[in-house]
Amino acid sequence: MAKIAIQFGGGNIGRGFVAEFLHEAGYEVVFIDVVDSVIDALQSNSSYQVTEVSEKGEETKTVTGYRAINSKKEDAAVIDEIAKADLVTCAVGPNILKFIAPVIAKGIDKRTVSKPLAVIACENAIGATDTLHAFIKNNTDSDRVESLSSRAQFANSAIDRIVPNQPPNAGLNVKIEKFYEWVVEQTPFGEVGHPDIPAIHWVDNLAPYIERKLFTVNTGHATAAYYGYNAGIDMIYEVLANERIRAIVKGVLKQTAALIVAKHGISEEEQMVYVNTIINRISNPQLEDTVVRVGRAPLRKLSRNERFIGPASQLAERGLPCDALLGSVEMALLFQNVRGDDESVELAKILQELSAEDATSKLTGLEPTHPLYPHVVERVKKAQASG
Ligand SMILES: NC(=O)c1ccc[n+]([C@@H]2O[C@H](COP(=O)([O-])OP(=O)(O)OC[C@H]3O[C@@H](n4cnc5c(N)ncnc54)[C@H](O)[C@@H]3O)[C@@H](O)[C@H]2O)c1
Ligand SMILES: O=P(O)(O)OC[C@@H](O)[C@@H](O)[C@H](O)[C@H](O)CO
Repeated sequence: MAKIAIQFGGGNIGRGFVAEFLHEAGYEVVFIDVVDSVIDALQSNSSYQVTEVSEKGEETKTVTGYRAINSKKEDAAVIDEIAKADLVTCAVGPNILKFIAPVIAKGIDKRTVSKPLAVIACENAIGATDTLHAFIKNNTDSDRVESLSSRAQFANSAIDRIVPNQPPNAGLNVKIEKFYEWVVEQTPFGEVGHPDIPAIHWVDNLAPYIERKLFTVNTGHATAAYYGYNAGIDMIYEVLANERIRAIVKGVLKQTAALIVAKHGISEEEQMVYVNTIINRISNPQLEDTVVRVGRAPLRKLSRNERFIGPASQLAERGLPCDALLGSVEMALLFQNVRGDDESVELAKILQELSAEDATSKLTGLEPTHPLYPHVVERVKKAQASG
């Protein structure tokens, strides 16, 4: 009997990364989404194609053998699937974890199989599975919380592959970069052992991997997106072709590299090779990624543990330079009222209605006593003055 994986999110990463590798590992994937058009397309097409792009050309793989359920309309069916499944993964965005937790909690609670369910959140966030786990606990009856660990095991992950928004006529097909990295904690699985998924690199300590990824790939990407947006450039590869902004991105990544090297014992040489690889990846014109996608959700990106304030606060605590990162923060603050991005509208409102000090606290969660705080207040004042 095929192993069953329940994948929340039939979007770019759900189809173009997670499902591709789960299918290759022999899982039957059950997609869960809330958007009718996504579910209808998955239910009426028995396969879709993932085209991997690299400098060597393109390679197309076909994903088959999946099912799809709309959790907005059929949550009882989702609960039944989770009760029997081997694995739950998700790629819905960190802010959506609280919405998928209730149905997962009910499915876990209904389990009678002896093997615990493996749960791996595949989001760009530090400790995303821990966050989901906490929401699941909150949605579990108090007398069942203690035994939850016998029914499900939770492992954090770091996930890296650039999947741009796909053209409207692409249907379910996804065009992505060939490069990928999927790193998952193995310790939570204990004696049961981790799921058998060859694409995953299993590690005991995820912190160096997720911080290196978020504070290099995503810090660099977001820096390019916000500088590019404010310079009137649409595509990420065009931003990186601009010598001035490319130098800025490199300068920012030099600062986050200092933190990664100091904190995780990665050598400077190794980190700089990594940085150069990332700059080449995000410069790839074949990916046709937009500044609006990469800059999406600025409130999340400006938050305390995220790609700018996360490294800048730690650098400031160590007395190391973080001025280049503050430049990225200033550019992010100007990503306002972007069509289709609710957080960019909320950002504009916050900057208009609050004092610079209150806006800094609300946006970044920094304590006024933190060494980074006055520097962010300065940037907030500048953004307010130009707004
Ligand atoms: N695209 C990338 O390059 C990339 C790479 C690595 C990690 N990620 C991360 O992966 C996650 C997903 O990103 P994406 O680019 O695939 O976004 P996406 O918008 O393409 O996909 C998200 C999907 O989640 C669905 N969804 C929303 N609410 C839901 C709910 N309550 N239940 C079930 N499904 C729901 C949406 O309908 C959509 O289909 C994010 O955390 C992102 O940071 C993205
Ligand atoms: O997905 P976000 O909004 O956290 O960040 C946007 C991009 O930087 C991101 O999706 C990258 O493409 C991805 O993290 C590459 O692995």
